[in-house]
Amino acid sequence: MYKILVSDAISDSGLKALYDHPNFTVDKKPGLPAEELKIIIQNYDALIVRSQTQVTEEILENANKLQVIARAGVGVDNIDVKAATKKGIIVINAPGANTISAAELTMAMMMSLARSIPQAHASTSVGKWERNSFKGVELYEKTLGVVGMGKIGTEVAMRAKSFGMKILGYDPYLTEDRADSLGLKKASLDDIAQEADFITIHTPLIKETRGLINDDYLAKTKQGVRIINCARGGIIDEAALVRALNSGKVAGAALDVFETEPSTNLELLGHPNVIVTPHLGASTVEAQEKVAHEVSEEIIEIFETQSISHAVNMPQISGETHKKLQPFITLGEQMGMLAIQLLKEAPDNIEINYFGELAKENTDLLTRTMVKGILSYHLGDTVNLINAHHLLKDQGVTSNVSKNPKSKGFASYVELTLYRDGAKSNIGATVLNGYGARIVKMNDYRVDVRPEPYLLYIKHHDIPGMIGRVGSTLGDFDINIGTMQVGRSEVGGEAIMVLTLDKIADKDVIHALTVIRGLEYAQFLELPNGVVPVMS
Ligand SMILES: NC(=O)C1=CN([C@@H]2O[C@H](COP(=O)(O)OP(=O)(O)OC[C@H]3O[C@@H](n4cnc5c(N)ncnc54)[C@H](O)[C@@H]3O)[C@@H](O)[C@H]2O)C=CC1
Ligand SMILES: O=C(O)C(=O)COP(=O)(O)O
Repeated sequence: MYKILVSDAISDSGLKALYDHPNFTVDKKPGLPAEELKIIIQNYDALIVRSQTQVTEEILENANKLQVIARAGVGVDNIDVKAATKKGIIVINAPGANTISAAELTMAMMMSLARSIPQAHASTSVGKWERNSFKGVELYEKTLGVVGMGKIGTEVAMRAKSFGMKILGYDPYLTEDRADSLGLKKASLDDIAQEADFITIHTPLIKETRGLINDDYLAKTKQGVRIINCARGGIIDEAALVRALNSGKVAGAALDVFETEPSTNLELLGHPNVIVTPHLGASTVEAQEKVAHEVSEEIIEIFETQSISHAVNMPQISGETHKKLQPFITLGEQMGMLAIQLLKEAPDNIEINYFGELAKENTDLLTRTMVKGILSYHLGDTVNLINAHHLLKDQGVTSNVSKNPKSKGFASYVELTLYRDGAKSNIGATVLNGYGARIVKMNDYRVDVRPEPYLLYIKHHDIPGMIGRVGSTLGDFDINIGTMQVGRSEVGGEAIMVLTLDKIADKDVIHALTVIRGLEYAQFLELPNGVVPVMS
């Protein structure tokens, strides 16, 4: 008998499959205090949550029986996925099941904002008749900027079009073709700032999107812009938003999500030009039934047949092949992470070439680790080895994998190339017997670099004194160099330098480097799972 704990308010009819199943018992305890959850979690095989339960590393400490955490919804930012993975707990979610509800709430928010409906209701319902206080604006012929053109962003764009709005879409994965077929304009964040009358946010909350809408961005927006956030708190910097509302730069904001929930930021919540809801995007009868039904069915599948379709964190690894691929697995993800950082934008095509011994194996798992490394840059923790291919296709990225059992100088060698509108980046790598993983090619230059956490990539002219000038500039910032590699196309021509550093090189360091004579370009590259150098 498997014991399931439901720790948020989840639809009973959606959970019916679990209630009816002879092998499962379900305990529903919504609103459980963290200290209590931490203790009772040790009795359960699966946990079902919405956004309220914070599944922290501390909570998971005692979760020794727990096999599955099911998020009855999309965002998994309330779950410490890394801690769960570390404990071997599968995290699943229900992507798509609440898309329509979240898109419809966004439309309701946009219309309420345009016509001050909540404020007008509050006034009229206490007997006032303030017709002159609530003059609104039309949506018709206004420009809507949609930041994040995934499932919800796309549904919002489609609905807003039917109101006669002009749509600007921004998403690193939005192509011109897809934008054309949706009847909207592919735009940059800056285009949206300059042209949009309404801006709506539909990205996940990840490193790249935290504080995306901040003082600097709001300074660039149109006077009187209106902003809607039904995605995640923290994407908009709340303090910056209050400042922009007070100055009148932002005419109004409609918020369903907050930096901390429940929010106590009364300056924002009580602002006369702000309308708020308590994270209601997915709170409809239909969405709640669908998310609960999807996760219930999947939990049964996992326990009964070990098959997983929406895991956020579960690598599928098969015995014999896994042994042979094992030394390349972390390296593959690092190659993806480096290639996307070098390309600096989402690819529209990726190419992977395997040579030598590796080419004789089933390399699907390795291909997935590379794709995971690439996509996690924009999609965060939602990408895993299971959903990597699916997400790549979803984002419209084409891929080619080729295999050649002839060796290319190394027993096994793999090369990853990313393309986008004529631009490309590439990484070649191998595992040296006894020495471990090595990056041996970067953007077509031969190098020999250990994939450590902090790397510096420099393009320069092959002139005397360059190494010394780079070294002393880094020294000025108290940055120790681990290793330094130089690769050049021809003597006196274009060259690259790749350094491993003992700490982060921030933008001040990069700026100081780029003023060095003969240095064309410097970029700091980060590999969170890099090989940490042993310090003496
Ligand atoms: N308020 C609520 O109750 C609900 C909120 N949500 C939230 O809405 C958000 C979107 O959900 P879905 O559309 O289902 O996800 P999705 O994964 O289909 O779409 C997210 C999109 O954001 C894009 N993106 C990533 N980084 C970006 C950046 N820096 N700039 C622009 N775009 C970027 C991705 O490429 C992707 O296309 C999530 O944060 C989710 O948690 C979802 C359901 C209900
Ligand atoms: O699915 C999501 O990402 C949501 O934000 C919905 O949250 P909820 O399940 O309503 O707490």
